[in-house]
Amino acid sequence: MEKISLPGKVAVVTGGARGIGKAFVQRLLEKGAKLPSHFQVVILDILKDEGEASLKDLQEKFGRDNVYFYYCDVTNGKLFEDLLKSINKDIGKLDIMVNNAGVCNEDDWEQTIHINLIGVIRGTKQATELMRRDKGGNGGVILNMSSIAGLEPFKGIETYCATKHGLVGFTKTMALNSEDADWGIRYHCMCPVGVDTALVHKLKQITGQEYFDHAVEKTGGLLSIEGLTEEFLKMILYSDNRCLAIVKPTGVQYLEMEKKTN
Ligand SMILES: NC(=O)C1=CN([C@@H]2O[C@H](COP(=O)(O)OP(=O)(O)OC[C@H]3O[C@@H](n4cnc5c(N)ncnc54)[C@H](O)[C@@H]3O)[C@@H](O)[C@H]2O)C=CC1
Ligand SMILES: CCCCC/C=C\C=C\C(=O)C/C=C\C/C=C\CCCC(=O)O
Repeated sequence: MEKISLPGKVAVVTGGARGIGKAFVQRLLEKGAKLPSHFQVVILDILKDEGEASLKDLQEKFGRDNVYFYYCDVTNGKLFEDLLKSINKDIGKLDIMVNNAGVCNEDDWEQTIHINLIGVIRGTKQATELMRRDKGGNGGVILNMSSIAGLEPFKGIETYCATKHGLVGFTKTMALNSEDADWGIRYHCMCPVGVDTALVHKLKQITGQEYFDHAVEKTGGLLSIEGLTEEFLKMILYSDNRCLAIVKPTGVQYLEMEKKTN
């Protein structure tokens, strides 16, 4: 079932300075540390202080040369694309691209679209260019963080829902584009329910306690960050034809990649 040869992989995680992204970075490093040739993971984030603190912490645990942090605002298209190109050039390759950076800010809904949708599309397209086998790359895996809010509506967070729905359509279509082509790239989309972090509880300020509790119950409860991280690792390392994962505390439902019939 192992779909990529494991040692020596190079991964980029946007929004990896804290929260779910940081947990993903740590899990990739833990997995890599058990292999003859470690993983190298690059964190891209706008949070300089949290990025530097995470870098220090992770370098102490996993070695100085295995983890990097660069300031990057994914809405700055040139900076983001140039960083991906220089990581690919300087480290020598890019195998795993995780477009995780996201916000939920209805007061600045245009910025929410820039970060959650345009930023992820840009990261996916640039990583695709660098990974495509038919263009001299080594193939790879691209994982985009959507949400259960990419599959169903939630009161009060309409722009967030729109961006996450957009990522589902975008990632499924990239998977379809890649299906017969000699790109050697897998595309995945994760759609977790609410993850039990301080941030998800902030949603109560938007929706009110009663609706929040109703939404959590309707979606099967809050997910632990550890549970989500294990599913993330499985999807990155082993998944084959499964394009989309709906992750709940009760289990995972996969959507097979659609066949090119239309
Ligand atoms: N927390 C939850 O319950 C769920 C979260 N998600 C998604 O998971 C992802 C991570 O969310 P959390 O870890 O909970 O939130 P978080 O706020 O802890 O992490 C988001 C990260 O993205 C970074 N970021 C924001 N804007 C950026 C920009 N312009 N450029 C670069 N980095 C930027 C932040 O600095 C932060 O480090 C998001 O895409 C979110 O939509 C999906 C389902 C549930
Ligand atoms: C609206 C109530 C939802 C209850 C929980 C169920 C599903 C949650 C799905 C999500 O995707 C969570 C939504 C937002 C994530 C929270 C924080 C990420 C962005 C942080 C920020 O903007 O500061």
